Amino acid sequence: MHGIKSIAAIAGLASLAVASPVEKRATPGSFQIKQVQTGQKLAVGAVAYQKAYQKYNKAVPAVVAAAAQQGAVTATPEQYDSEYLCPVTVGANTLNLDFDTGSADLWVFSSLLPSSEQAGHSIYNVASGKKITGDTWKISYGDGSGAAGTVYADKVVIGPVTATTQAVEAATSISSAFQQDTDNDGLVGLAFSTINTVSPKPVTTFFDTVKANLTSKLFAADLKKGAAGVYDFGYIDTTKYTGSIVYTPVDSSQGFWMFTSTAYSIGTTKTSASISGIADTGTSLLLLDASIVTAYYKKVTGSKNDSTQGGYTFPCTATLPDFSITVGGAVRTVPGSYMNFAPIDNTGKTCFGGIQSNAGVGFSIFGDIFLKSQYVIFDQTTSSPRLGFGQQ
Ligand SMILES: CNCc1ccc(Oc2cccnc2)o1
Repeated sequence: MHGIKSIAAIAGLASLAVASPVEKRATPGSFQIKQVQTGQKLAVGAVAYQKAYQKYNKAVPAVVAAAAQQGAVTATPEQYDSEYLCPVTVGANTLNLDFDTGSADLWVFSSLLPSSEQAGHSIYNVASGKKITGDTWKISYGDGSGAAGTVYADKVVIGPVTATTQAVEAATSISSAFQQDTDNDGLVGLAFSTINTVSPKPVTTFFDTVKANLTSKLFAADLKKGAAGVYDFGYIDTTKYTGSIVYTPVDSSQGFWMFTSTAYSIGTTKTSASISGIADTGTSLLLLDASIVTAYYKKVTGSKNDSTQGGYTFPCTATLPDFSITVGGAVRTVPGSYMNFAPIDNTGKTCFGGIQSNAGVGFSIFGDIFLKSQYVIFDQTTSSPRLGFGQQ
């Protein structure tokens, strides 16, 4: 768990590690999930049918298991919602991994690391995998953290969704930030496989590996403020949002879930502006153009852009305005109460803002501060990817 250290360091920026666009390669070997007819009702029935077998500890018939390829996995926040960790079975081990829609590598702490760097973590024992000779990987994230290693083919299970042969990137070296972050045993990249860092050829993300066998080719993030949420794979849980889902096209040319909003509101004051940004579950904060950030904190008494803290701070008792964007013609709102990210020290007097500048990034980053206010659907059901936002 994080102690109070530089909050800005915890908050992190989106992964800026991009590979040159290359043709996608199938993951090594094949996996045994059979194609099923799409159709929500079939899956709901199959899931109920599967549960009946599981209740009496009987083997689930393959066709039932395949039809049930959908389901939820719990996402538990670290302190201050700095990241969200989900249990994932990799080979014979279960690890707590950070699902990151801002990068495309599934990498894990492994038995190849020096034992001192394994301390405090669940690790993947590569003995269960098949080494992919010649493949290596190396990734660095916007917050300066990073990792590198080699690649194995092994089984990966997330909720009830199984990839029997997934490329698992086993770490042989990790940065100090990851060594210290003992809740985090690695990442599941859920951006587009074009930015996977495996060399000489990128491998597919977990989602790309399994999507053809999901009831619907999508996953959804239901992250929460200060509470465990879920990632749904293969279906939309219509109980997770109010009103309707609004969809917007995604430009995946940089490998991210990038979209454009046409206006923003601070409190009830609306301003037309074209904001291009990425939906990034691996970034804690909401990073926007400096002009918007300055305008936001003008409405916060006692706020200041404090270079010693790395960004805008304010009294922890401050009242914070709501922040909304207009996307797909609909307004989606982050309540002001979500905008207090964390105290800067143990006195709890001064707090670090959830909205900060995107200076140096080149686009905006709709990280957890924004995403936890929505049910977010990462949709590849058609050849044009899209994002869906349901207000919570
Ligand atoms: C807190 N630094 C270690 C760490 C945990 C998760 C990640 O990965 C990141 C960081 C920033 C943006 N996207 C993914 O780094």
